Amino acid sequence: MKSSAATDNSSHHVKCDKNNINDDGNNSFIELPPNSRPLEHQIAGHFYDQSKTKYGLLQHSNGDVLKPLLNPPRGPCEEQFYIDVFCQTSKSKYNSEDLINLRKFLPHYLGTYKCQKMSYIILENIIQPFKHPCITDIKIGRITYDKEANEEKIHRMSKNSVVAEIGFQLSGWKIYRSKYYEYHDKRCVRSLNKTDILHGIAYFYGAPIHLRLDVIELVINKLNELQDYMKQQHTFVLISSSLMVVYEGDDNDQELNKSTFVDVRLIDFAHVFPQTNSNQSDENFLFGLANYIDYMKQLLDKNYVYVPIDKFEHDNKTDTKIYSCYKQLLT
Ligand SMILES: Nc1ncnc2c1ncn2[C@@H]1O[C@H](COP(=O)(O)OP(=O)(O)OP(=O)(O)O)[C@@H](O)[C@H]1O
Ligand SMILES: O=P(O)(O)O[C@@H]1[C@H](O)[C@H](O)[C@@H](OP(=O)(O)O)[C@H](OP(=O)(O)O)[C@H]1O
Repeated sequence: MKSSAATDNSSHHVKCDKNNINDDGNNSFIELPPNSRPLEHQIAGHFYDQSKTKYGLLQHSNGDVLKPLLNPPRGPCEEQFYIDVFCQTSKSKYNSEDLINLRKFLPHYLGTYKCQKMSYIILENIIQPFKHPCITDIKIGRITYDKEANEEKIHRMSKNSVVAEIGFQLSGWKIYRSKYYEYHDKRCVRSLNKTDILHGIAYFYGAPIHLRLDVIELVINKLNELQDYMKQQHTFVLISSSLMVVYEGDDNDQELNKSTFVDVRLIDFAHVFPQTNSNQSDENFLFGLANYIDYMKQLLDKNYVYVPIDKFEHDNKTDTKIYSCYKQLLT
């Protein structure tokens, strides 16, 4: 296991004590653990000091991601799934070969870290190897609530008819554009209709300036591998998990090795459940994944023409954070 927050002097590596999970939703400032700061280039999810609980993803000074273990059953479910995949305990309810084969699609789990009242899972930071990462988060599945969700949540999570039709939702992206980073959050990208989603995806892959067909091809290859894996595993279902796609935004960099300038991983395992029918794959996930791949393939078609999206052309406020869209100038 590589060096991590769990092994330096300012922290201690302990198994999560579920009684210590803090999700009291108060408004007080949450102290950061030593040598940590809010996660750089975070796209979606709980943001430090902004989410309801005030907890959010962090990064240790060595780069590792610290993800707070929020309210049970979600936090413990995610921690247990990472332990099942990376630590191979005999107690896992899932097929061990399937778990081992899943490893290459996930950020590495580096341990659990407890600081004050909070526990964090420590994860490999998948954007760390990139100089100018372009990052997107795509939540996969038509159904993104689990069997424990109440009526209100089911209603809220079923409102988006586009998701029901295509089985995935864009949760935002950050794009490197030489002099600045452009950020569009979920409020912005989820307002796209079914046609605009195609051009939205093109926008993430560099349109209108330079549609990165090389990147698109590599991402499709990686997604095909994930699809093959998910078709043959029949032990678990992933609800509300996301794909994180990262590519190097500076394509003038001669040192870049083609095979390492793209990364695709699965993240967010707060809702993983055993597959009830042992002969079935995770159809909810596979449907969304197949559609995202199809959208990407349309971009490779020589007849594809990018149609500008007004929202992206006009909505970008310069250097203003906590906005649907902003440009962050690089100095
Ligand atoms: N291993 C990682 N390396 C780098 N960035 C990461 C990693 N894991 C998560 N992120 C960033 O953090 C964001 C949120 O991650 P994640 O979905 O796990 O959080 P969450 O708070 O559980 O989200 P949600 O509220 O949707 O359940 C991602 O969109 C991504 O930008
Ligand atoms: O992506 P979105 O649209 O922001 O939707 C949220 C996302 O699915 C979170 O994973 C979920 O938290 P949990 O994983 O903790 O269920 C949250 O549920 P919540 O509103 O009940 O917190 C949803 O609102």
